[in-house]
Amino acid sequence: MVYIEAKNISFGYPKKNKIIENISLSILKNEITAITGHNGGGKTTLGKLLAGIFKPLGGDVLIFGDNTRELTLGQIGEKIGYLFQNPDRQIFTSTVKEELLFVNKLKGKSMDKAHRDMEELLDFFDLYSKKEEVTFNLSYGEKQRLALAAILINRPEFLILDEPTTGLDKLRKNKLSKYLTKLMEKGTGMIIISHDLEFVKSHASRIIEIARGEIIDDIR
Ligand SMILES: Nc1ncnc2c1ncn2[C@@H]1O[C@H](COP(=O)(O)OP(=O)(O)OP(=O)(O)O)[C@@H](O)[C@H]1O
Repeated sequence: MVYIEAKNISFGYPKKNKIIENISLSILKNEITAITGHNGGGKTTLGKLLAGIFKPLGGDVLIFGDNTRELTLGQIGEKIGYLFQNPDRQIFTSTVKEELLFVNKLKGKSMDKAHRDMEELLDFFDLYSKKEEVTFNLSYGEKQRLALAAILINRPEFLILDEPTTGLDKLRKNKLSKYLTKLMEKGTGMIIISHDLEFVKSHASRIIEIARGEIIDDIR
């Protein structure tokens, strides 16, 4: 099933040349797609376009048939969870517990439901012992797990993870692998943006390489 479709998209930041040039791409939900390539090649920019966070200057991106130009960020967040390169950018509250409660609170869900979701995610990501911890004091790996857990409150069908292994040692990478595998088994679709070829190869069945804003390789 095609989940994200890019049709001839191009993009550039203000006062810069084109960063993405005429890319067309169909991303399936039932396989893990990796986007790799050298620094500055346009991976993150492409990821944000595919997630609907950026709108293309030319062409269209469809998320499960809906054009991202017509979707609000709130509507996109219900479908796609995006893990930014730096987890600090997406942790909003002061404690682990609050971080996992606030989305449901914002959405007007009952406290009972909010607590059930929180408990499930604390358990899934081995964060139970950190429940009352101040987010500022978490390790990088814990912050990343918390950011991922908070994204999952919306129960997105698809995840885009930008450099999820940066700053993780071997043990933490293995842990992250374990959580991603569990999510894959639950049917969550995924794009992993990463230079970490070893990690990518152990998860992805399709590897797309980007250089200077173009696809230079796409292998299964
Ligand atoms: N907000 C921005 N404003 C202006 N230029 C930007 C912005 N973000 C990225 N760029 C430029 O766009 C190009 C592509 O950047 P992008 O982050 O998409 O590449 P990348 O392949 O993800 O790189 P990395 O592996 O270093 O994260 C780079 O030349 C970068 O300097």
